[in-house]
Amino acid sequence: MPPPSATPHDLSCLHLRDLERIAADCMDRQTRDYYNEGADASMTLAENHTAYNKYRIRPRVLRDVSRVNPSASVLDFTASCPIGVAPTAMQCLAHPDGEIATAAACKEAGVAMGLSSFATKSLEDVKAAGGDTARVLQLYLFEEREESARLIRRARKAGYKAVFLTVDTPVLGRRNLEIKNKFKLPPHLRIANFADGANGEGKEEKSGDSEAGYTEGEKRVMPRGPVTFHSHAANPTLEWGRDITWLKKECGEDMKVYVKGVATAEDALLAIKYGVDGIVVSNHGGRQLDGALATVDALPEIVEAVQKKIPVHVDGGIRHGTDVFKALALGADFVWIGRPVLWGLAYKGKEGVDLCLRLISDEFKLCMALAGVTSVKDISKDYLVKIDRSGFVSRL
Ligand SMILES: Cc1cc2nc3c(=O)[nH]c(=O)nc-3n(C[C@H](O)[C@H](O)[C@H](O)COP(=O)(O)O)c2cc1C
Ligand SMILES: CCCCCCC(=O)C(=O)O
Repeated sequence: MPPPSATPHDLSCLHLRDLERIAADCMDRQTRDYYNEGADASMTLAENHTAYNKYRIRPRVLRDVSRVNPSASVLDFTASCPIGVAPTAMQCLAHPDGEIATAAACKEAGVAMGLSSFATKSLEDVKAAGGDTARVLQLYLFEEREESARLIRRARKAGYKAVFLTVDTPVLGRRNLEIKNKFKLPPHLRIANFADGANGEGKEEKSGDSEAGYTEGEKRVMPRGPVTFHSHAANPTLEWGRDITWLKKECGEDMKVYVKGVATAEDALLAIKYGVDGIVVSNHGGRQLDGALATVDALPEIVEAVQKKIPVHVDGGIRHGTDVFKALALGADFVWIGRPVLWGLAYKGKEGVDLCLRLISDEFKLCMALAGVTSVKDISKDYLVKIDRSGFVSRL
């Protein structure tokens, strides 16, 4: 791989913050608010990003960085960089091509993609567009267990390699703008991987329509509209023993089971005890429990508890290649980004996602070179210091 260039290509958009600003003008208010807001006072949303400022990089010099290799292994796949696209719901709100555009951009960039249960494109079509990079189906485990089982069967058949069970949504967080805007999925869109509810609002599916994915006669239980799907997804009954055991059995040998939304060492240890294959340290991008610890602050205790027994991923507030470097230096094996991809999609569909992925992966490569690291596996806490409120700098 040639040395990274310090000069990105689209001069109107040199940073993900530019992309955020440009994208804001490309979305209607309902979509912008739904994508960008956090829960309650958005304290955790803000801290997810600002917490990275507590860390600074200790660059090493004279190390021949003429060849930097940013590739990383994730879920038995060699990705072009240790940055994946986190599952985010309803991408067709941003652009008509929605998750298909995201998947196509991921395929081109060699970047792993997670698909939300609440995607607006079928998981089969997304897999076809994303190829090997479309590896993860995010799952909400519904009280109607057969509905989840059906989704898992489809994902296995389509070739997804992992399920990320979201565990930070036993109930829905309070999103004030969603409430204020009376957020609704517009009538031309549908939550594609569930057939429309018995309310009959959905389009009729032709037999063989890959968006359907259902056999004749299967019951349709996914209602339309955010209130109904939110309440459908929030499952307060979930618990470690019964539900993880059930999920592992459904996923069988073909698909790994990760839990997404772990924020403490105690739960990381339970994840290991119940045999999950990996965890994603996440607070749902600050959209659930406001006042929860920023994910980069939760990461060290989890890394310490896990002792490399299973992979530890992290998401939340990652907006620059240096954030990626810091998360890896703190012990994360892989990171995921959520909103920036939605901004790219809103800006220019696939091209916008291309831009988003290029910006952050170029920044990461540049950071590796300037820090004196040529391989992702060599990034360690030796490359970081922490600065406390009074400006005191300490080694980790
Ligand atoms: C608009 C939006 C929709 C989301 N939808 C889902 C979802 O369907 N399932 C899920 O597990 N997480 C969902 N998330 C959370 C993301 O997977 C991820 O944890 C979060 O966006 C990471 O934070 P970031 O946006 O600051 O990068 C969503 C986040 C956003 C912003
Ligand atoms: C019970 C949570 C449902 C949320 C669905 C989409 C999502 O994860 C998000 O908006 O955030």
